[in-house]
Amino acid sequence: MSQTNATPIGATPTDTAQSHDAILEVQHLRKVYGSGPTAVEAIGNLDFSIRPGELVCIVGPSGAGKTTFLRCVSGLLQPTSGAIVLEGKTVNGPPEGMAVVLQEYGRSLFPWLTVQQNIELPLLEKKLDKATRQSLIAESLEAVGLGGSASKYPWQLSGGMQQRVAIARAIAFQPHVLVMDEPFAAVDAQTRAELEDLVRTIWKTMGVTVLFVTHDIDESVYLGQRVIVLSSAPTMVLEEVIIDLPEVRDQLSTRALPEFADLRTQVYELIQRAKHERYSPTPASAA
Ligand SMILES: Nc1ncnc2c1ncn2[C@@H]1O[C@H](COP(=O)(O)OP(=O)(O)OP(=O)(O)O)[C@@H](O)[C@H]1O
Repeated sequence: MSQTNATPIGATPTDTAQSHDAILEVQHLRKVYGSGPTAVEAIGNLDFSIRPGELVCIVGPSGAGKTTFLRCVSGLLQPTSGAIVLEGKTVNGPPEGMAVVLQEYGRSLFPWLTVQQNIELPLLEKKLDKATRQSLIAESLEAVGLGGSASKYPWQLSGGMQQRVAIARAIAFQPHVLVMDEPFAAVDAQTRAELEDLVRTIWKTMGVTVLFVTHDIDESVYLGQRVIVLSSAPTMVLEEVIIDLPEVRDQLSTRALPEFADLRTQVYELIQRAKHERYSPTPASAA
């Protein structure tokens, strides 16, 4: 186990990113649901940042507050205190420079629209001309390996293909930050491996910043440049692990590396610690 990869937040490259060239800053984020004695403090104090072009994975125990955090990041939920800052602007609603891919592709694609129409929908809001929209749709479908599926309906496609459409829709939007919320939790293992490789390919070819939330420890190590491990709710950053695996990754050879096993063990142990350790957050009623 390589302990040198585990670096408590506050004394890491993240610190530099926060003060210099962060694209996404999570600044002392706190979220309390409700008030009084029944209040639930989901996020205690989240504080980290992401540099442009990074691929960062977030893992944490069940109920850690990942969904709450992503709802704040995507502007769907107002934090109790603290802020999300994207490209220097505080997020107060769905930000222009961000696209989100959710786990439930079945609910995120409109079944009465074709693949092409599903991808086009967010582009209409951007007021792009038809030729630009058509070329973005064609390029994004090619990028996810669905070049011939533009006129199909989502229900004519497998689950993995539907998730590819959701990814195509996200990248056609040309986001600066791509947020993925457990996007492969509902697909089979083989499809999941293919989609993981697709994410890395898109990340490398498009240069987009990716924030990838997952329950899957192996997935976080395989995909990320660093893995941020969250504590149990009320969430804070427990630790972050730098993934210093070779840039070119392969499902067989990368996962067979001893370094991969070390990193997986390290993240696993952190999550076990997160489940069993108690933190002393601010009382929710003080919100
Ligand atoms: N709308 C809400 N009202 C009150 N409490 C909530 C609400 N949404 C979430 N919570 C609570 O906030 C905490 C964090 O929940 P959240 O769903 O964000 O965690 P999660 O990490 O996404 O969970 P999982 O890994 O199981 O999907 C939990 O204690 C949950 O019960």
